[in-house]
Amino acid sequence: MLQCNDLVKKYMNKTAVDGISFEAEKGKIYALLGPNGSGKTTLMKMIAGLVKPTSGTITYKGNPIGVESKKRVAYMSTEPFFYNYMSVADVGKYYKDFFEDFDEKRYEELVERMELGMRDKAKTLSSGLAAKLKIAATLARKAELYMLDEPLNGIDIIAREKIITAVLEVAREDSTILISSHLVDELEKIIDNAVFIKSGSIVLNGDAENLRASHGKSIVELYKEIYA
Ligand SMILES: Nc1ncnc2c1ncn2[C@@H]1O[C@H](COP(=O)(O)OP(=O)(O)OP(=O)(O)O)[C@@H](O)[C@H]1O
Repeated sequence: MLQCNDLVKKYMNKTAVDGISFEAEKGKIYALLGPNGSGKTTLMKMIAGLVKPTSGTITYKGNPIGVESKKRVAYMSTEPFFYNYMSVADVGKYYKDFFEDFDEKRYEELVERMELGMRDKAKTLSSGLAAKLKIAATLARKAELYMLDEPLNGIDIIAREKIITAVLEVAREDSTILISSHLVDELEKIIDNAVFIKSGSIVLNGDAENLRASHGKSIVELYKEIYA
């Protein structure tokens, strides 16, 4: 479904992504794991078509990423992407205008589940609630590929469970999900594949179950070993 070949991204003299090749299959959940600055966000932004690779190729369903793939890929960045004056309802309208695959009904359900109010103003939301709003808007799209950059950051444990449940529901619809996070223990339960990134390169990548069996360690233990 998604294929990245020898991707490189250089910013001036900094190499953020250094030769990443990676494939994602339909219906699976992938964790992009790595410490701060390892290149996870840059990789996602290149797949989303927001950052141009210095070299290498990305294909989505056999075609280079572009207008068509952008319609099918829902990317949630770490940066806030709503205007302060917007209410939660306005965010839904804004998304509906932008994305053909935005499902209003699903947005309403997610908003309720995330304990947000349609009339709440974006600027009055706590950072945790604002993070939940981003999740609701992103998952309300009926996309084929979701890329969630640090969706659990700054969110309390109860809300994290809610987000994880919502992600699993989306995954059940045969969507592909890429999640970057430092909160490996939270992700361990739900991921199919783990991709460990270090200094812009993949150092370990595989089916989570196979990795656990072949290394005799949990994904959390592998994370500690790789990045210690
Ligand atoms: N626009 C930019 N200009 C210059 N350097 C950048 C830019 N964006 C990212 N970098 C650098 O590229 C490297 C990879 O950054 P990136 O944000 O992709 O990492 P990350 O794994 O997502 O980190 P984090 O977990 O902190 O979000 C870092 O050293 C970062 O400083």
